[in-house]
Amino acid sequence: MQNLLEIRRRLHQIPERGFEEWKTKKLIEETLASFPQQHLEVFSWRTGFIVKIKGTHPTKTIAWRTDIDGLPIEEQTGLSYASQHAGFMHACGHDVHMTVALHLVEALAERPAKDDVLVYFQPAEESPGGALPMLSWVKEQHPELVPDEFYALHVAPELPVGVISTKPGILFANTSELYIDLHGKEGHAAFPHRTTDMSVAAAHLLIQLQSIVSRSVDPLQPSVVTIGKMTSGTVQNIISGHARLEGTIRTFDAAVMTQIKERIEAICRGVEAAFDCRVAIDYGSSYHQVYNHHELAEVFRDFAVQDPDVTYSEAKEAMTGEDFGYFLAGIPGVLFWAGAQTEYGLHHAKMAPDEAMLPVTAQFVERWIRSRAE
Ligand SMILES: CC(=O)N[C@@H](CCC[C@H](N)C(=O)O)C(=O)O
Repeated sequence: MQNLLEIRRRLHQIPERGFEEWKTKKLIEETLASFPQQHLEVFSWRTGFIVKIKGTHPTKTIAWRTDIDGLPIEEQTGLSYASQHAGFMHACGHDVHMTVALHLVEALAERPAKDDVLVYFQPAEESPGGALPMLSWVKEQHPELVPDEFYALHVAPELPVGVISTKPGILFANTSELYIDLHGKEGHAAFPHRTTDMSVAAAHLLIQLQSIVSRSVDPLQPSVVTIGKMTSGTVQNIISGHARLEGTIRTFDAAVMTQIKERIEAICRGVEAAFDCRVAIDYGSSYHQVYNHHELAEVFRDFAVQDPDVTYSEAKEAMTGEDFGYFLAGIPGVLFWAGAQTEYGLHHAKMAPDEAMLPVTAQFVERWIRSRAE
């Protein structure tokens, strides 16, 4: 393989939307083709695939997962190797995740472990979620590719390079996307009485949604309702007949997710009555919480604490979402953070992981997976 830096930069330049990662898939395939092939077997699924690296004397199967999609964000890092896809960026570190996964495949292709290792290249983590359909396909078509243990990492901008961080039990939240369309009656700006203004209705709805976490949910239950995008209207002198709110809901408790959705529906019915309009709710895709296996997370912690090249730090739960949670719902394993030391957080247009994390993290992952597959 070219060095880690080079492959990561090439991946960084071609971020693609979930389930449209064709260039990414081609580049990964080309890279895989440069590895020794003797122990490799590749199973293709949509824009992703699973690489099996056959072990020398397998008795179990250990899996590693990387996500491969980018985000609809216009990159503002100013890097020489910035995204070449206008409006798309690897702002969640999936280029780093893929590079680490490729290093793992290469290392095992050259010197296989005792057990079989699977590396999942999973599409569409950001949206609409590739883990659940990929897992269904595996269970139906290739049950032999359901591993005994499953691991993955996520870059952590706020942690220094070399820091590895996780915890047993819940790590990331349950999520549900949220799309709300408000349909009213468009008309001339000078004749508001002949219209039903969806900008005003959407503004009221946005404020009322903020009362759910602050006034309906038990304050001891962590939850988030975020509207990240709000659009309405066409031009300055036409009253808007359509507005749209796009957001996400996060909870640790599945019952709280249900409660929040019930409140959203009630508030929307109220807005319909108050503003004489029709409000349609779509929950898009939802992700299962990331729940680390207690025993394996402790084994992982002991391993990382004793590894001289990394520093272990116990994580706190976060309201982040990750569809890796679907894999961990049925297969024991661990998701952990890997320090990327950058000023800007995940999903920021200037998020630029310190590339010094690449060798440190890739080699740590190789050591960890070998330790589980020996
Ligand atoms: C690690 C990370 O940032 N993950 C995303 C997952 C998105 C889930 C879904 N599309 C949603 O918005 O609910 C995150 O935003 O936490």
